[in-house]
Amino acid sequence: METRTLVAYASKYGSTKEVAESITKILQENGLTVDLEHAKKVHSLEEYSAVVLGAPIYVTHLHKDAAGFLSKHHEALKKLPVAIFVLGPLSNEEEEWKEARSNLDKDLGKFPWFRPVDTKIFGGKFDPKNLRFPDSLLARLPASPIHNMPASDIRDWIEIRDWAGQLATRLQPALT
Ligand SMILES: Cc1cc2nc3c(=O)[nH]c(=O)nc-3n(C[C@H](O)[C@H](O)[C@H](O)COP(=O)(O)O)c2cc1C
Repeated sequence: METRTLVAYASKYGSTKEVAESITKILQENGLTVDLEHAKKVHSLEEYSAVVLGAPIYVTHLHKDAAGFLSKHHEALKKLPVAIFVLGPLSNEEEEWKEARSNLDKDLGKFPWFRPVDTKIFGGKFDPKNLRFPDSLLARLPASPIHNMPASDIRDWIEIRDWAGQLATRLQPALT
C-alpha cells in the first residue's frame, strides 16, 4: 500500500508557505510521497501515515489555522507521527528565540495529547510594506514590538533543508 505524508501549513503573508514548499520538496527528494495543503483546506487525514504541520507565531500565539487543525484532526493526529515547525523570530537575539519557544510551548500545552516527533522553530520574514489590517495598525502603535521594525528575512534555508532531510529518515520507518 502506498503511504503518504501531508505537509499542512498556516500562513498570513506567505513566508511559512514557502518553507512548507521547501520541506515538501526535500521530503519528496528523499523518496516520500507528499501532499502540500493549506491547513484549513484539509478535511481528513485518513489517507496519511505522517503529518508535518507548519505555522507562524502572531502576537505570541500559534496561527489560528494551525490551532484549528490540531483541534479538528485531534483523533487522527493522536495516532500518527507528526512534526511541527514554526516561524517567528525576526532577529538573531537569543531573547526573541526563547520567547518564541515559550509561546509555542504554552500554546501546544493546550493540546496535551499532542506528542510531536519534533518541534522546530525557524526565523521568519517581515516586510512592513506588505502588512494588512490589523497588522498595519499594530505596526503604527509606538508601544507595539513591530513599530518601526525594519524588513527582514532570517529564514535559514540550509537549516530548513537539513531539518527536512532528517525528518524524512525519522518519518520513513513509520511509513514502511
Ligand atoms: C503583526 C505581527 C506579529 C508578530 N508576532 C510575533 C510574535 O509574537 N512572536 C514571533 O516570534 N514572531 C512574530 N511575528 C513574526 C512572524 O511570525 C513572521 O513574520 C513569520 O515569518 C510570518 O509568517 P507568514 O508570512 O507565513 O505569515 C509577527 C509578525 C507580525 C507581522
